[in-house]
Amino acid sequence: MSTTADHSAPFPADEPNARGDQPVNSPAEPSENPTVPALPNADSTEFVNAPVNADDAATDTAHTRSGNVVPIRPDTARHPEDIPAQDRDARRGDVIDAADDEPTATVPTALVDPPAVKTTWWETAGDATARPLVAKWLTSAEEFKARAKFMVRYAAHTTAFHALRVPLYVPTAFLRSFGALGRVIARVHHWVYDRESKPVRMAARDRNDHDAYMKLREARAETVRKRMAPVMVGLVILLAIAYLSITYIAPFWNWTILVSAMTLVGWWGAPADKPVAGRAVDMEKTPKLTSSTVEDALCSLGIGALNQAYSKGKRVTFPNPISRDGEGWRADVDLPLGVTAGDIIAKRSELSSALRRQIGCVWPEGDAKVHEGRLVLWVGDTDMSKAKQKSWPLAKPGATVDLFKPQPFGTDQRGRWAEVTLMFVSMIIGAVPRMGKTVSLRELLLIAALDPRAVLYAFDLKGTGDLAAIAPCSHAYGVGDDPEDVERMVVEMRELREELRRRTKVIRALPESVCPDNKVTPELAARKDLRLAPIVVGVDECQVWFEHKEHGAELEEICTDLVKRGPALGIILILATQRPDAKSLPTSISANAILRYCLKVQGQTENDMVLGTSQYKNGIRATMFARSDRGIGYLAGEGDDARIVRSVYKDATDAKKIAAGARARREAIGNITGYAAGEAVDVEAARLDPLADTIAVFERGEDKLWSDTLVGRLADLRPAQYKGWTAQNLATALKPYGVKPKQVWATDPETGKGANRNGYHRDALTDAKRNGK
Ligand SMILES: Nc1ncnc2c1ncn2[C@@H]1O[C@H](COP(=O)(O)OP(=O)(O)OP(=O)(O)O)[C@@H](O)[C@H]1O
Repeated sequence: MSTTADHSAPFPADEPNARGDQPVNSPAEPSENPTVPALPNADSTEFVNAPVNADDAATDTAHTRSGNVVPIRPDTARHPEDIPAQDRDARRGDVIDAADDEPTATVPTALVDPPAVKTTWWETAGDATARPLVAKWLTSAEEFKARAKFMVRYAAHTTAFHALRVPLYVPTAFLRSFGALGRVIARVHHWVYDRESKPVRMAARDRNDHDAYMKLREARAETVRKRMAPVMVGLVILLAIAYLSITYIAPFWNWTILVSAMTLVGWWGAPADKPVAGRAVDMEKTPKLTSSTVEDALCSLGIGALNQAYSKGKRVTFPNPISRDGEGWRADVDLPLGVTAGDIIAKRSELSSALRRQIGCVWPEGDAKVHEGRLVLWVGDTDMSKAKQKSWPLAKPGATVDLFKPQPFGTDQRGRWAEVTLMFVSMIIGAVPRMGKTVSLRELLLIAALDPRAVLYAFDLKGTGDLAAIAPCSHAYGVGDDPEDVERMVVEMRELREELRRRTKVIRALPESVCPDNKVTPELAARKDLRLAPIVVGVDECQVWFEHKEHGAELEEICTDLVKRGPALGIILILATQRPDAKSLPTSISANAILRYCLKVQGQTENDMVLGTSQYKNGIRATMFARSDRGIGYLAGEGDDARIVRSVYKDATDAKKIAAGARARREAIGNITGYAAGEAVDVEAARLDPLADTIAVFERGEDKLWSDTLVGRLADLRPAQYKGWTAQNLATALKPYGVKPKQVWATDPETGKGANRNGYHRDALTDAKRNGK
């Protein structure tokens, strides 16, 4: 078969066809060439089963129409009808006459779409997700308790409110009963005398329609007769009751009954807009979230791909019904093709405006586990940052913590507790300034302080004393970024590294039956002889450390070691920074952190730096938080998915109270050490380098010296530090470097006699220095 391109028909190249495809002949239109047969149906297996040819790309030919070159890409078409007619013919091996009469190659092409296979009911049902049998709040003890508590509080308040007003309600209702009674009598009167039909009768009279008028009168007289009977019976019964009451019941009870009856009439008969009892609670019901509200809101965001899809009739779909979820509504939305959840998340404030809710109520999230276009929109009844948070269980007097178990850290949008397990993790907290990093870090240190075994290191490099509340429980506490402050912290961190090394040896030495996983267990932490209690190190504004000219590299090295090896050995490092970039938070540290808490950040880089690689792409975007979302961030690393969590805000006063309780419990078990016990860090001693100094006092040509000679020379070198040192002091000072005194032959300068005494070989000392022991 062959088809000839139409040279005569004017067909501008840039005019799209109905589907917006390139301007080509509509496949539905019959070709002008009578030899062209009707096109096969889109579902035809003739296309589907066409042979695959490696030269398919050759069909991507440009055909000239009216002087314009029209690019055609049949190889990218998804459906047969998307392919221009001439290409379909080409696929079947037909020759297309090019506009310039050049011969066109016959190029058979295969379609890529598989044949449409109808899924069976069974397959569809097999893929279905079962909806919960019972409502979520019935299966969650926490939610059930919250609802039950609310109901009890509501009932108690309502009862008290109305009980207080009873003395007002009774006379009001009684007085209003006369009006109510009058209204009842008027209604009965209207009913009995058929007032309803009066306009019709009057109209018949005005029209002088005698027949109709007379018929209507008769009908009305009949109705009145019928209706009068029960009323009369009722009246007689009422009179009989009144008579019997007056005759047989004491006047007091008669009056009581009458007043009560009148009060009830007044109560029930009060106009709807003016009830006797006022409202006990004012409930502002937030409007329901409906599919049309969501659709309208999404379409108003100005997202090109979304609006384009709508203009083509492709809309968002809702895979699950919009339902109540906690204190808000949840809508699962499948966005049109090409639109990602991230596009919506980036426009959270516009979305909140479109939904007519406060920004703190609107929480769009992605669900990358389904696909990039799945949006989970949760719209709360109240602003998360302003909603009253449940009281923190750990703030209760007497609360204790086991760091091996999950502890409440914050609440999610639905008001449920989000927990963190601090044992075996290291953590980073990042955000722009004033978003709640320090408050969160202080909370985590409070949690650690409430475990009486835990040893705390709290370093506040901002220098404002935000962590002062923790100091009474801290083994090490540092505040400020002055050189001497940082130097003291370095000494303490070196000490910690030594502790890390000691712990590795302890764990290594333990038999498999006691320590099968080569990590600290609750049983091992409880053993005093092993000294493996959890150590929690909190550093606020850690960038000050890592950017420090003198000590930055060393601190980075220690922290990297702690982040990598610390968790298994019971050392937990928590770093908070307001500048999460590679310089402020080295990648060797950030990449190895397990728990991550990211409050508002400015961009994708900071987001992924704190939350982990690709999180921004996966729709976990802390960039969406508003400035007002203080203390609200994404918590990742606890559980499978990152969650939006609002930390617990305890101001300095509350934090001090909690820490005082924690200290009392520490005192009870005798775990007050270091700073908390009033011990000072000996920075001067730490500054000493006895190895270097010992090497320095060897004179040219001397390769071995007695210890006594060495301590004498050391005292001359630094009297403040070495005066009074004995050979034993020197041996102790050099022991950590792995150098031990040996018998060396030397001559006494005073007597000139040679002898073998304890001393050191220069080579042994320089070797130890070189090996950095
Ligand atoms: N969980 C929270 N709930 C409510 N408000 C909070 C919460 N956390 C922090 N805030 C508010 O945010 C303020 C700033 O908190 P914080 O000092 O922790 O911020 P920061 O990020 O550490 O600031 P900086 O970068 O200056 O150190 C607090 O004073 C408090 O008012």
